[in-house]
Amino acid sequence: MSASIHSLIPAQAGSPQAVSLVGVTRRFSNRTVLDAVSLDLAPGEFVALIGKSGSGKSTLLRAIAGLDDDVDGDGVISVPDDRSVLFQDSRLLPWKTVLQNVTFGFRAADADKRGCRALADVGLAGREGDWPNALSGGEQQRVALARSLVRSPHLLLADEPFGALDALTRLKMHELLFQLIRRQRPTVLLVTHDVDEAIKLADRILLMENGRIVVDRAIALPHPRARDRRFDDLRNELLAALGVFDTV
Ligand SMILES: Nc1ncnc2c1ncn2[C@@H]1O[C@H](COP(=O)(O)OP(=O)(O)OP(=O)(O)O)[C@@H](O)[C@H]1O
Repeated sequence: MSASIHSLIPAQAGSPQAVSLVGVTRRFSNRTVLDAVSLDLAPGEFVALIGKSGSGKSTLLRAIAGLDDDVDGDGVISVPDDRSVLFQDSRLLPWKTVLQNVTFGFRAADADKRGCRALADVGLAGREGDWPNALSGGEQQRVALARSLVRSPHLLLADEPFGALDALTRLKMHELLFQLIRRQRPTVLLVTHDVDEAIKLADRILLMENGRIVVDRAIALPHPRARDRRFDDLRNELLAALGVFDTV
């Protein structure tokens, strides 16, 4: 059976869950990439999804985003209509200015004003009229972040959004993302390879293996999270679950 739109239903108004998945399975040819995943995300929860390469993280995110028409699938996914997706590459339209990229398809009467405010929030005030190719990689990713947040979505899906950035820019982007989502409080699902990034930011960490969620761990550490003993214990626990310490 093909993944059809009826498997993706709007979240019920007033539902205690922002996102709900029941028995979500996805197959490429005959290979099962998501194996009957069931999962609930609470409104405003920041959830990081980690796992080895090929474990199914992006497939899960794409299923929740409603972007997986080309795979076979079953199950029911309930999501808010107003969701934004942030990818590793900024996917800006090169023939539109920075501001036009942020407000593209945004029909609010005050779209330009909100676009300018979103750009100021990501530190790009004054760059509204620039073309994307005049911006650095980090700046382009900040425009993409502004575009994701300008509509104040209830759900932000982010797939390795800072994976292509250098370490310093990446750290700054973590801070920025964290500040902005604290203000807007969307539910966030962040796919990352970086265990430190996950522990630093998330309320909850999911670890995928072979298309299943095998660890679901609440992170109760206070913010801002420093590399203390509790951080390191958790880090070691997750790295062990990822098999990083296994001999090869
Ligand atoms: N379009 C496709 N056609 C066939 N197989 C695919 C396709 N997209 C993904 N897959 C397969 O599905 C499996 C899971 O891929 P997915 O991208 O979800 O993994 P991931 O955990 O996000 O990996 P990574 O961390 O490397 O991005 C992989 O084995 C991949 O080869």
